[in-house]
Amino acid sequence: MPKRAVLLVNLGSPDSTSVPDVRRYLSEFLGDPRVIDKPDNRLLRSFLVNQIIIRKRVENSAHAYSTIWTPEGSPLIVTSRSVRDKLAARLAAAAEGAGDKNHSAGGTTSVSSGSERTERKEKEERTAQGGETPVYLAMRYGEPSIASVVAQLAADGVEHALLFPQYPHYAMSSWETVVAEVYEQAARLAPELRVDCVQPFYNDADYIDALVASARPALAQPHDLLLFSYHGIPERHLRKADTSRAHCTLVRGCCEIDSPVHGTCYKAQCLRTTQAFVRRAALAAGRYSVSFQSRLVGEPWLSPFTDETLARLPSAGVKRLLVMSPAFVTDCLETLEEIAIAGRKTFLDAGGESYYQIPCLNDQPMYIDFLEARVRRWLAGEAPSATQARERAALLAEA
Ligand SMILES: C=CC1=C(C)c2cc3[nH]c(cc4nc(cc5[nH]c(cc1n2)c(C)c5CCC(=O)O)C(CCC(=O)O)=C4C)c(C)c3C=C
Ligand SMILES: [Fe+2]
Ligand SMILES: [Fe+2]
Repeated sequence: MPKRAVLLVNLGSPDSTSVPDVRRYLSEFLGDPRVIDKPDNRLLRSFLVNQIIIRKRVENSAHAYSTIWTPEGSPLIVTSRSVRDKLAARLAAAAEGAGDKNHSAGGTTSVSSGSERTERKEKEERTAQGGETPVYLAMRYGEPSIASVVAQLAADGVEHALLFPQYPHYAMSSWETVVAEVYEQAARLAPELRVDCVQPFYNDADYIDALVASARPALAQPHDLLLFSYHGIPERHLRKADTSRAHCTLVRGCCEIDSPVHGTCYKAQCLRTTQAFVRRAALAAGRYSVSFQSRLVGEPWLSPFTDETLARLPSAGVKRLLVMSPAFVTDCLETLEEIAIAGRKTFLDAGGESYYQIPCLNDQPMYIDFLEARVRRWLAGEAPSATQARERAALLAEA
């Protein structure tokens, strides 16, 4: 049996909230041609990113990060590490035949003695790196970089890895850039490594179940509306990802019409997540709405915009609001600052009375359940897209 491992990849954060660290991070992030892809000329694009966009926003960004930073660092990274450790503990416990999810998930619900807890913690620290199916964590931007973690996989003798991008939806600027970078670095640093990849899971029944379970306590409270706020992207990116060049944004109501091109349509996938959630939670029509947060200027981005929606809802009679952001599996700057701080203020200043934000799935047991189930299926032989690193990198380079 080849040595197997799981590789979780999330977006990443700056090393600290200092302006130089935030500038370096934003330069790597926004310098990715799958994130900012215009103008075509590389030098002009670099000028736009570094001299215009970053220069204008770096102070504000650093301040925004300082409002959410924890003593352990960026929430996105701290939570991602916890997800890695909990998943590793589950897989190690399963391998030992322990089968007790609560215990192996880090004792979130079990009561145990101090020495048992210490023993378990030591075991979890080992299993994140050294269990039968170890779990690795990399960040697309910042640290730990994909290159360093792929090199570690090779050094540890891993022969077959499951890449699990921590994005439910396809976007060139999220899921695709992670996959491309992993295959590129694997081709360079670990050419014999076989890498399978989990596809966007926006519609996966277990993921929807996890989302609904996480929202149940909030849904049981009195409220007028549940707002699904997804991260925005430029509308142009929908057309760019549409291989037919004739559907996305070009056909009226394109996202409502089933089409094979929705395999790479971010907006259609966000709307499918919403529909599946609404069906599973039995939400009535008129009790939910969709909007898109975070945008840059210069071209049309997906709309309606979350900030404008929050300012408008109270005058439309929505006084008690629930908000959730299913495009993020991990709470991050975009949820902890933009939605929890700025969004709350916008809504309450406009006449709203109560505002409750449903946390992301984070390291909650239902999310670890979802990840574990997916990994177990792979370990049992399901290969979502079993492709050699070199072949896949060549395919992406051609695209
Ligand atoms: C959910 C997936 C994401 C997509 C799609 C996405 C597209 C996208 N983002 C920007 C610009 C910025 N995003 C920023 C933060 C940020 N974005 C995501 C996720 C997606 N982005 C996350 C998880 C985060 C938070 C990271 C963290 O450390 O907590 C930022 C930085 C913050 C700021 O300065 O406001 C920018 C800038 C573009 C241009 C884009 C698609 C083209
Ligand atoms: Fe973003
Ligand atoms: Fe579409």
